[in-house]
Amino acid sequence: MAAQAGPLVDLSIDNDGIAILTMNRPPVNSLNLELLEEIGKSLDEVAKNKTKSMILTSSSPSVFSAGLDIMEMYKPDLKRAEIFWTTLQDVWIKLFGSSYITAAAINGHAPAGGCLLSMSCEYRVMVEGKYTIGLNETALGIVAPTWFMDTMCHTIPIRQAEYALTTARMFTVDEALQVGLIDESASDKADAIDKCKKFIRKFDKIPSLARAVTKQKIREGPLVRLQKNRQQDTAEFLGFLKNPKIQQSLEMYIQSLKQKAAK
Ligand SMILES: CCCCC/C=C\C/C=C\C/C=C/C(=O)SCCNC(=O)CCNC(=O)[C@H](O)C(C)(C)COP(=O)(O)OP(=O)(O)OC[C@H]1O[C@@H](n2cnc3c(N)ncnc32)[C@H](O)[C@@H]1OP(=O)(O)O
Repeated sequence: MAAQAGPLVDLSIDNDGIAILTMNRPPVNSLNLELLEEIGKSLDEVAKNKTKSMILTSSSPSVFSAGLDIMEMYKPDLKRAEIFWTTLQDVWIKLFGSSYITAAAINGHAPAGGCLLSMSCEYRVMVEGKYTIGLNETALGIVAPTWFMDTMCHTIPIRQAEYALTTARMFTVDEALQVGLIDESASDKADAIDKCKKFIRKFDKIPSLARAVTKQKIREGPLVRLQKNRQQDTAEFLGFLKNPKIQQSLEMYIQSLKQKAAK
């Protein structure tokens, strides 16, 4: 992978007071420990500055996020893997449980952890093209953690979520729109951001405390479930990394990605 040029995230506030958080880890915004730490810090900053809303997007022209960095899971240093996992849990708790308004401008592919980040927002607009979105963990021989599944069940009907999770379904933009995995499609990134802003403006006349408490109450179940089971969730992740069969599946998957990239 190429050396990182520039900061891993960019956080800016536009003229309307909306925070734009842009992931910037070329080539595919795979979520390694350092990127997750930077996303977490940015979410803290948005919360601390009492910014009314945030749009999550990517600097890549074709990938929102490729999900978790597989190299964090392949033959890992277990201490780092533990910090990696708890940082991912923190990011999800901060984003899914945020009081401010959140929207994702999905300007490219969003598999697995990329799909999770977008589903943790309240509204999703995806750029039209040959991009796909979904939780594909079972195709890698791994099981999406319960809170990934909970987030999907919070987004699309449970029957559709079960079918998508068990079959590792990657949805095209049209399919995602039909099932409600995304709310709107857009012609390009600027259009996606405009549509996210239009969603955010719907709350101009809604008292912000009532909105925030309602959001947090409706999201309470999945949040409490992870908060109560954090240690067990981390232990399961570490146990999974120690399993030779899983390591073998990951090795094969990395090879297939590298072969595809070399073509
Ligand atoms: C019962 C209890 C069980 C408990 C289990 C506990 C936990 C489960 C664990 C975790 C859940 C996992 C979640 C995840 O997010 S796993 C990651 C899944 N992601 C993917 O499968 C996506 C893979 N990538 C792609 O499909 C494509 O790259 C893309 C995103 C569609 C983009 O395609 P594009 O053609 O633009 O790029 P390339 O494919 O050429 O890739 C360029 C370059 O990046 C490398 N790369 C791609 N994705 C990743 C990744 N996720 N991690 C690390 N590296 C990645 C790719 O290999 C290329 O590298 P190269 O060096 O060859 O340039």
